Amino acid sequence: MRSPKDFFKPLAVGAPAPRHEIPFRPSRMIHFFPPSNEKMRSKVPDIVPQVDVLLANLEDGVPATDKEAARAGLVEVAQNTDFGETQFWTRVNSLDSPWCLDDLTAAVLEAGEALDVIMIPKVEGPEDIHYVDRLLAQLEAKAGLSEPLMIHAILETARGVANVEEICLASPRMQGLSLGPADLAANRRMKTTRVGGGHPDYLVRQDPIDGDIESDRTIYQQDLWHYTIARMVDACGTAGILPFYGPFGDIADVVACEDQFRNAYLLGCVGAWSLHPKQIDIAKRVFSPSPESVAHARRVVEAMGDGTGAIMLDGKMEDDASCKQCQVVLSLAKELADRDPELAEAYGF
Ligand SMILES: CC(=O)SCCNC(=O)CCNC(=O)[C@H](O)C(C)(C)COP(=O)(O)OP(=O)(O)OC[C@H]1O[C@@H](n2cnc3c(N)ncnc32)[C@H](O)[C@@H]1OP(=O)(O)O
Ligand SMILES: CC(=O)C(=O)O
Ligand SMILES: [Mg+2]
Repeated sequence: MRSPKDFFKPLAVGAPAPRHEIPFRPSRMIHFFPPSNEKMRSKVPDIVPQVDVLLANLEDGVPATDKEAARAGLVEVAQNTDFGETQFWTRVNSLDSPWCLDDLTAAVLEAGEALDVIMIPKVEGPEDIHYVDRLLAQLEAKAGLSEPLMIHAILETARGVANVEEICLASPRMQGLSLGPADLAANRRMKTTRVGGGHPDYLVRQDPIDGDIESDRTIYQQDLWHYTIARMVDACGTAGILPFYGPFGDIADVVACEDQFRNAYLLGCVGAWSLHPKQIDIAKRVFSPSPESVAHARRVVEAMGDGTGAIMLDGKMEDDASCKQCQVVLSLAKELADRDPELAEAYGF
């Protein structure tokens, strides 16, 4: 383990100094597109203003035969797009794949000026982050970058979940984590056969009515991902980095997608992935506090004065702790409103 004194030193001569804080930028949706697909690439200028994060995906979802084309597409988009306030990320192939080294090299040397974050899939432990950390420093020095690239890891193996705290604390480059429900399900040998969301057979059933097990008992579908998301949120909070829900594969089921995203929002996630244009507005809506919750938070904070003590408001006890929750909602609302005039108006800022 590195000495805490060395933690913020660059890992290569000439590399930029690591950041001490993750800069706040709206990140309500990470919008995936396959940069090997010319039609999708041509849509980039239209999509950029609609999303908080645009991600050029090189990994799963891109056929093996298109890996080089995807890498070239990433570079083309990086070099020819005006991203404005929108972040630009890429997901490289996994560290054990034949493509990862070339992906990272091209990403930093040819797209590094435009990129904010590099997403690393199938991270198993801090050793994976240490490898990427040093390699990025060497490449940044070679490219002459003035800002360090950040790392976002996907939590999608059982070992990764077991090591989640160490992964989050492995480098000052760590920006956040996403839940990878599809690979995680496969790695854990779950029997779900879908990309995220619930499963009708994962349930609890009401007790027998009048002792009759054949009676018409209500069933309650349970959340397969609660444990992992909650653990990921705590690990990210400990390290001062950002948790995200990942993909929701049932594109047609916009209702269940919204439910899944909202559960993640309420548990502490800052955003989710959008795989299809239909999911962009869902994420924007869910991960922006509602005007009602902002109005309520403002009332509580104003009524609480210096934020200490206990008061009654509308029949409910409010105190230091509920005030802090309201401050979380208010500060997110303010940060989003600073960048979105429609939200600013809806919130009355
Ligand atoms: C488990 C994981 O790792 S998840 C991450 C990996 N998977 C991905 O990244 C998938 C990303 N999404 C996609 O590739 C596509 O959305 C698909 C393949 C799922 C569906 O694509 P299509 O069959 O074209 O969907 P559909 O016909 O509904 O698309 C409607 C329009 O939206 C466009 N579109 C679809 N997805 C996207 C996208 N992600 N970004 C931009 N535009 C898109 C289509 O090109 C189409 O445009 P058109 O009306 O001009 O023809
Ligand atoms: C997100 C992702 O990569 C997965 O679910 O496998
Ligand atoms: Mg995956």
